[in-house]
Amino acid sequence: MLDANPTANPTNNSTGTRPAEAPADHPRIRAGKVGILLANLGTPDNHDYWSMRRYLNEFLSDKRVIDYSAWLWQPLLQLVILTKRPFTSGAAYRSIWNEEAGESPLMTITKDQTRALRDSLTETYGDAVMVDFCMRYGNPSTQSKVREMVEAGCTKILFFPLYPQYAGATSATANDQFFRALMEETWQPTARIVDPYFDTPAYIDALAQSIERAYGAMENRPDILVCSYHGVPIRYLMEGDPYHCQCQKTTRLLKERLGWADTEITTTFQSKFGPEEWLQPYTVEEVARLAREESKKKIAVCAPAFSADCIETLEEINEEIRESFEHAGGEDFTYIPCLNDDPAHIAALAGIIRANLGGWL
Ligand SMILES: C=CC1=C(C)c2cc3[nH]c(cc4nc(cc5[nH]c(cc1n2)c(C)c5CCC(=O)O)C(CCC(=O)O)=C4C)c(C)c3C=C
Ligand SMILES: [Fe+2]
Ligand SMILES: [Fe+2]
Repeated sequence: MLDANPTANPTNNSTGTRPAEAPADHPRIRAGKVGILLANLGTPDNHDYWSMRRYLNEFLSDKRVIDYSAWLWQPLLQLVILTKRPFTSGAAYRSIWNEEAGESPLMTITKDQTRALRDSLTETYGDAVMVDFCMRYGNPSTQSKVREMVEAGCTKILFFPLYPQYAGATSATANDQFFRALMEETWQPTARIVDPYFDTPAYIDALAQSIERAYGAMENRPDILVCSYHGVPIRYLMEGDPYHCQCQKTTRLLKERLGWADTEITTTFQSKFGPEEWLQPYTVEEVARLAREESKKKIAVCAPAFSADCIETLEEINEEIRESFEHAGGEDFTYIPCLNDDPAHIAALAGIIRANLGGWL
């Protein structure tokens, strides 16, 4: 009989036990730890052509992101898009790269968030929990991190995609990859997935506090706050993806929490890719339209769909979209950073994790 009680056995170690009466080569019985695996989108290992091409190829070959038939899409992707975009996107990454750490800001911030959550959760649960992160595309891969957790004795894994709003192109594909990783495991850990959290009061509160802080530091109050969300094709909404509704609701909850009028805040969508119509209004056009209005010369922009600053916020919003606003006659543009490792954000995420661990610890 196998002895699954790790504390009752002299051969106990941090990753598991071996029954006292079992032969020396008997597989270890796992320690019964709980793994908490944070997941974000992923980022290139470097900004050179081949690193960019590898990353974009994996990302843009994902059917959850671009759902065209592979027969039509792959020749276009391989022969046209992946010959040009690695150069343009590589240059954009170079402009925001964390040279000191040799990695992209998304990677640095995800590591910071993981450290802060590990500190918070091990304070409560000790070494009964293991906290780490993985990426959907590139490194560290979801599969490698699931493997590490299982090896370290995790019999349960809570998987947490760090996207406040659900989208097939983000949350669902992260979950798909997690389930693919579980398929590889002989002794599969029990798994839970954290829900989207756009309407969790602590998340809305953390967002509101970051905006109040930014507004408090400005000499003149902005005329309007633009909440710019990453876009998706409008067709995805028509096919049932709730992302658009969850973005609209995020802005509404934020407005209510701030106690603002409808005219002080608006929702837009950025990062359009390809010829299809995407969710609108497009941020880049909307900020130019606002700049042409006499009463909207001063704006602030925040990005509530991103749990961490990345190329889409630091380069696209703070460089391209700022330029569009200023070029159209706008006078004052403030980018309000993502929540990153802000203590209120970490406390909100830790609260969500604790609620999802119910009955496990
Ligand atoms: C082509 C289709 C794309 C869809 C649909 C899409 C949805 C989507 N993406 C995010 C979050 C992020 N996207 C990031 C980068 C990025 N996104 C696309 C394309 C689509 N995204 C591309 C091609 C890229 C790479 C950069 C570029 O070449 O423009 C990132 C940043 C990664 C980083 O390293 O900094 C994030 C985060 C969301 C939330 C979303 C839909 C809800
Ligand atoms: Fe994207
Ligand atoms: Fe972009």
